[in-house]
Parts: sequence; structure tokens; C-alpha cells
Amino acid sequence: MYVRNMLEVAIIGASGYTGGELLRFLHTHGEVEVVAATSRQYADTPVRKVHPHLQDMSLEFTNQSPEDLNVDLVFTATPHGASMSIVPGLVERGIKVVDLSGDYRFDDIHLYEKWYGLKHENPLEAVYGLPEMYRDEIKKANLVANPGCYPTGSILAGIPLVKAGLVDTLIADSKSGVSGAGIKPTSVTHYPNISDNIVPYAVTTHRHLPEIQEKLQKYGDVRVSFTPHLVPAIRGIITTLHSFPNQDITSDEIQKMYHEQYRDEPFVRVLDAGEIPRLSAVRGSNFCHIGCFEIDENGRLVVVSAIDNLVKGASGAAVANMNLMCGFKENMSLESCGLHP
Ligand SMILES: NC(=O)C1=CN([C@@H]2O[C@H](COP(=O)(O)OP(=O)(O)OC[C@H]3O[C@@H](n4cnc5c(N)ncnc54)[C@H](OP(=O)(O)O)[C@@H]3O)[C@@H](O)[C@H]2O)C=CC1
Ligand SMILES: CC(=O)N[C@@H](CCC(=O)OP(=O)(O)O)C(=O)O
Repeated sequence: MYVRNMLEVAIIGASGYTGGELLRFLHTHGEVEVVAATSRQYADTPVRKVHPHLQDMSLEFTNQSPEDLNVDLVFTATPHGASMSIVPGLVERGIKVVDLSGDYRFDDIHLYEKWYGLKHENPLEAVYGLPEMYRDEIKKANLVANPGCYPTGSILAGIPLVKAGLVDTLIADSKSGVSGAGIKPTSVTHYPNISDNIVPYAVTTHRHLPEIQEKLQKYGDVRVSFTPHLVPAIRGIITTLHSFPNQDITSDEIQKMYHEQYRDEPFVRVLDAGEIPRLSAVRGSNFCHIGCFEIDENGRLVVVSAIDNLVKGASGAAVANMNLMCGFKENMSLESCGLHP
């Protein structure tokens, strides 16, 4: 009898929002079996009790330590600071890892320590998991650092401009749904505080600023400013990217540049000039929509991107990275489009 060998994976931090999304995509993957979903709070509880949309999953959470996980690949869906004490042991044992935290995203460890306010105990070489930048490297990697949610939308919107040498400064103004803050309620995410409200935060000091700038600088010299806002939506990030191109160029020419850059990308869709990406169109999907490309009479160019923070900004990207690392088709289990309206 022919027995198909499934890829065995584990999720550490599976009770959180990105953990739930990983389970949603992996459940229908076809080549992957989730053999462990860890949680410290919910050991022995069925996954469906915490993630009520996953009624067909028979799996229960376990409180296994990472050393007891004997699998092919682990997703660490754990907070920054926690990942760095889990990941090295897994990598040492030859287990492939996709880490969703910020712990392994920086080339420059000093940037990490400065902006996260943490000493990095266990620096390791990792590939930055944005396939649109590093697809070939991801295929060969043992440790992939999944990008941050805001950086994903900002970097994808910025690459063509920096690569063409058209800008020396980019200002990214982003609005995020509340699931970006994770499953644990706080006073900021408390319903009366965020419903019917818009909250700018970390306006000049968000830790995603250096991540965006470090990655965009691979394409040319650029300065980045970034301000995030929390909006009363559950999922999604809209990034409005402002810049002043250093030469005369039309909206149509800009749109064409973006189209050329992303024409073969499975998860980036470039809209027509003047068409504005909508949060609802990408919600639940692994797509990034990029559009607008309008230029005002003072020469300001506006590019807008939309992603789902939990999917292209986290778990969908993590599954795409797993697919690449393990020789599956990049978009396996990630083909569905968004949920508009
Ligand atoms: N939410 C988002 O949109 C995005 C999140 N990320 C990153 O992904 C990671 C997970 O985020 P998210 O799912 O939102 O976070 P959540 O807070 O929703 O979930 C994280 C889970 O990790 C577990 N956990 C917390 N601390 C530890 C620890 N010290 N050791 C082991 N497990 C721990 C908790 O489960 P339990 O207590 O049950 O063990 C918790 O449910 C974070 O690094 C986050 O920054 C990245 C991009 C976007
Ligand atoms: C809305 C909200 O609070 N978003 C989070 C960022 C999302 C996230 O999880 O951060 P990483 O991508 O670096 O892991 C924040 O601003 O801290």
C-alpha cells in the first residue's frame, strides 16, 4: 500500500491569533500534518474551544517543551523576546523554523537591541521571509524570520520607487486593525477605547521603522518615516506611502513600474493608476494590493497598499515560507481571494 509522507509540523504559541491563522491554513493544506499545537494556558483543551472556527480539527493543545517536539518544521508564533530562547535549540536539532516574531528579522543586531530594548541572547543567521525579496534564499533556509505586518505592506509599496532611484525619503502612514495587537486584551484595545476612534501611537518610535528602512536600503539609499494608527477594524493594514519623486514622471509610468516589478508575483496585485486598494478586498487572503499612484500638483506621489495583517502580514506569509522551504508550490493552501464586502 502507498503511504504518503506528510510534512510534520508544530506550532508554538498556537492559542494566539497568528497561531489560529496558521491552523486554519494548515488544516486544508494537504501535504502537512500539524502534530503539535502548544499552549501553556490550554494544555489538553481541544483547539476548537479557543479557535471556534476550527470545529473540524480534532487536535488538542499540549504544553510540550520545544525539546520534545520531533517534527520537520516548527512555527514559533511567540512574542519577541520569547522566540530567541526557543528557536536556537530547534535549529540545532536540524528542525526548520519559521519565526513570526521580530527576533531574527534584523541584519544589524544593534538595531534590534536599540529598538526592541532587549539584549539578543542568541543571534543566528536567518533569511528575511519576504519572498518578493528573498525567494531563492528562503528555499534553502533552515531559519526564516517572518516579516513584521507593517513592514510587509510598506516594503512592498516602497521597493519599485527605491530601486528606480526615484526617491530619497519615504513617509509611511499606516492604519491597522486591532488583531495586530494579539489576543490579550489591553486598555488600548478595550472596545470603548477603540470603537468609534482612531489612535495614532508610537508616532516616531515604532520598532517597525528600522525594519522597513533596513530592508528598503537593500535597493538604494533611502530614509524612512513611519507612523502607525489603530483603527476600529479587526483585520487589515492600509499603508499610505508619501514621497516626492526626483524627476518628472506620470502616474501611468509609476503604475507601469510597479506592474513590471510584481508581474510574476503570486501574491501581489498592482491596481490601475487612480484605483485605491481596499482593506475588505484583501481581508482573509494572502494578497497585497498596491494602487493609487496619484501625483498632486506639488509633486507628491501617493502609493497605497493593503494587506491582511494576520495573513500576508503574518501566518499566510509563514505558510508561503514553509511551502518554499519544503519544496511545495508557494501558494499551496493560500489561493483564496479576500472577503469583500
Ligand atoms: N497579530 C499580528 O497581526 C502579527 C503578529 N506577529 C507576531 O507573531 C507573534 C505572535 O503574535 P500573535 O499571535 O498576534 O500573538 P498572541 O498574543 O495572540 O499569541 C501569542 C501566543 O504565544 C504564547 N506565548 C506568549 N508568551 C509566551 C512565551 N514566553 N513562551 C511560549 N509561548 C508564549 C501565548 O499562548 P499561551 O499563553 O497559551 O502559551 C499566546 O497565545 C508575535 O511575535 C507577533 O509580534 C507578526 C505579524 C503580525
Ligand atoms: C495594531 C498593533 O498593535 N500592532 C502591533 C504590531 C504587530 C505585530 O505583531 O508586530 P510584529 O509584526 O513586529 O511581530 C504593534 O504595533 O505592536
